[in-house]
Amino acid sequence: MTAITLDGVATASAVKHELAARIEMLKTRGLTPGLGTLLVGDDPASRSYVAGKHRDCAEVGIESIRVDLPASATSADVRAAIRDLNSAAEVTGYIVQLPLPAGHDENAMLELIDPDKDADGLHPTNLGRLVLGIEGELASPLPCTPAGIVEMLQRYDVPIRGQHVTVIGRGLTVGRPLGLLFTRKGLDATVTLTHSRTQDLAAEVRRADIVVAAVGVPHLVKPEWIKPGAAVLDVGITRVQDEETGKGRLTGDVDPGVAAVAGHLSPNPGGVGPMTRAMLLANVVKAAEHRLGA
Ligand SMILES: Nc1nc(=O)c2c([nH]1)NC[C@@H]1CN(c3ccc(C(=O)N[C@@H](CCC(=O)O)C(=O)O)cc3)C=[N+]21
Repeated sequence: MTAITLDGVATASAVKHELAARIEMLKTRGLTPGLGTLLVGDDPASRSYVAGKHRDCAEVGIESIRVDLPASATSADVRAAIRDLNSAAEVTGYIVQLPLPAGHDENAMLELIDPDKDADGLHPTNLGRLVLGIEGELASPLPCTPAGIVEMLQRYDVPIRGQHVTVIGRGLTVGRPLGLLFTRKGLDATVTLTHSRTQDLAAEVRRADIVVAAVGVPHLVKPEWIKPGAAVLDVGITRVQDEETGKGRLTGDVDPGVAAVAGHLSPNPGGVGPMTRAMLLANVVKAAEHRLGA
């Protein structure tokens, strides 16, 4: 047996295709959605992620507005840039690229984002709405990686209701909000949220119908840990040096041997990453529709 690949590139492409039609509709109604990005410093990975977001915007017809500050920017500079993005009319949603360079208080900066323009769903008001389980008119933008994971499972008809999900990692952008999302009414999964102090990680993974690995430890998740047929989503990514070629390459949290045991497996790269970016676009479109009272 070999796992069905959860193809993030193809699935994100389908999502983007659907969004493009909604963006056309918004434009005919007089509103062009615009995504802003705020990048501080010159971390190469962050630069490349931000560049990807601008490419995605161009692909679907969203305007994009790029604000880059040097590594020497002070917290006052970052606050000023956030205030400008809050008031810029052409920016209907934006993100502050994380991590910020050392010395900046990330939570304090996230809190300054106008919750109605929070394309990442990481403002405390929006995280609070996720906890409250508010839907419909006041629904919050969902954090992009958790939303992308659920969207991908649904599009592949992987059952979620009543299933046991083990999430590895409790970070702000993936693990913690994902636990909240999966246990919401309507999704109704049972979640075990594990982290670096979890005593017997293998045992927690073994009981899972769905495993999400988001820690950034290369090949942490072993084939022996996986219940046969489980869906495994590989989210964490680490840049490692290839021993033979000396070149840098990307390695996920899941051991390749897992493909022989799992029912579904998202590759990394090519899995959840592209879905994360598609969900960012979806948040921008939803916020613009909301603004027009759609
Ligand atoms: N405010 C904020 N929001 C974020 O959503 C956010 C962030 N900060 N900081 C960093 C993480 C990371 N992240 C990724 C998104 C897409 C890929 C992605 O598309 N990756 C490609 C590979 C890209 C490559 O080659 O590097 C793939 O998985 O196939 C990766 C990583 C969003 N993040």
